[in-house]
Amino acid sequence: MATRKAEINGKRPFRLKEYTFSCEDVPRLSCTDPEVDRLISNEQPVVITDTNLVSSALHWDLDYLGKNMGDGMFTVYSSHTNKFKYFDDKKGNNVKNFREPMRHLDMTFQDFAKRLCNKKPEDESLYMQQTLNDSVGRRIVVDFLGFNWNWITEQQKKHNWGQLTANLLLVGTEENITPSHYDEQQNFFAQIKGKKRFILFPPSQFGCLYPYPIYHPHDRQSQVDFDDPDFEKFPEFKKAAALEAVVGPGDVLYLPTYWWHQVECVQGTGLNISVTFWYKCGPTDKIEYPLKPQQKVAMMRNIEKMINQALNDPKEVPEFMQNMVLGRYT
Ligand SMILES: O=C(O)C(=O)C[C@H](CCCc1ccccc1)C(=O)O
Ligand SMILES: [Zn+2]
Repeated sequence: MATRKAEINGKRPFRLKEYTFSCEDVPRLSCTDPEVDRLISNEQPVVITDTNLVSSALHWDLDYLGKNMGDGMFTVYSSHTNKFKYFDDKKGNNVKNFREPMRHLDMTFQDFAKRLCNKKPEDESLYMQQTLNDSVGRRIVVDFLGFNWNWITEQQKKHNWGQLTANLLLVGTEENITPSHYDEQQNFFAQIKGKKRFILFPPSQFGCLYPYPIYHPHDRQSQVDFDDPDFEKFPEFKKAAALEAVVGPGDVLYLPTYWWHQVECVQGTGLNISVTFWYKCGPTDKIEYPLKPQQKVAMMRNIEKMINQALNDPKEVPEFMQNMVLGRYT
């Protein structure tokens, strides 16, 4: 596998996987730079430094979390590969012989920490992905309250976002990869330990990334395997051009809604801990033309949902969609 040396501010070099598409860097700016507001207003990704958003958690490690996360059960995914391809199990029976690409386990944080420490190279990879809730111990609550809520709430208001919906705690090991997908919320992604590389594509490249059908368990995920792209089946993927961001402890990536992203725990940077801050999008007060790519993706999703409801049978959807476009719009 081809890799290339990379580094942040001249720090210890680490290796990044190389892909078939080009990668330009996402801007990396201090939160005091007015350019940050402009980029967020324009729904462009930016790595923001010096926010102190999660400074109160930069001491988190496996031992501290093991001692303070309480004895609640947490969601952990286990995968035979290093890829953790999200699936919506409520849609599992829409697709015949769908096989779940990873197992959903529930365990205490102590169990998770023990498995990570005793993990041998041939063992399955593990990835904890758990919404922070009130089951955690007191010290974690104190750290959580210590997040820079002033700064992030100011952003939420300034950009007219909706409510905070979730803080997802992500704890994984290097090489864990979340394959390319998009979410429908605004996201301030805070890195606490280790480094993560984001490969981003704007919503305007929807046509290059071939998401699964909306009724598929992998809705919102790209069908293209970045490690071995099938250019016969997905010819437009040749035109995909990515942005790239590597975030380390204390960095915050603004990840705009509908932007495609693949997330890789960077090899050689050890245990990886992140916290997401997902916000509902703001209301669209009045429609302006030309429509934004995000709005077109939202429109396509609404039309797909309507067709699925009206046909009331996933097996009828492909023919219906083809009858609509083949030889008429193609
Ligand atoms: O913050 C984001 O949006 C990411 O994709 C971060 C990603 C894990 C996300 C897991 C997930 C994927 C799809 C739906 C709900 C949850 C990582 O860091 O590996
Ligand atoms: Zn995501």
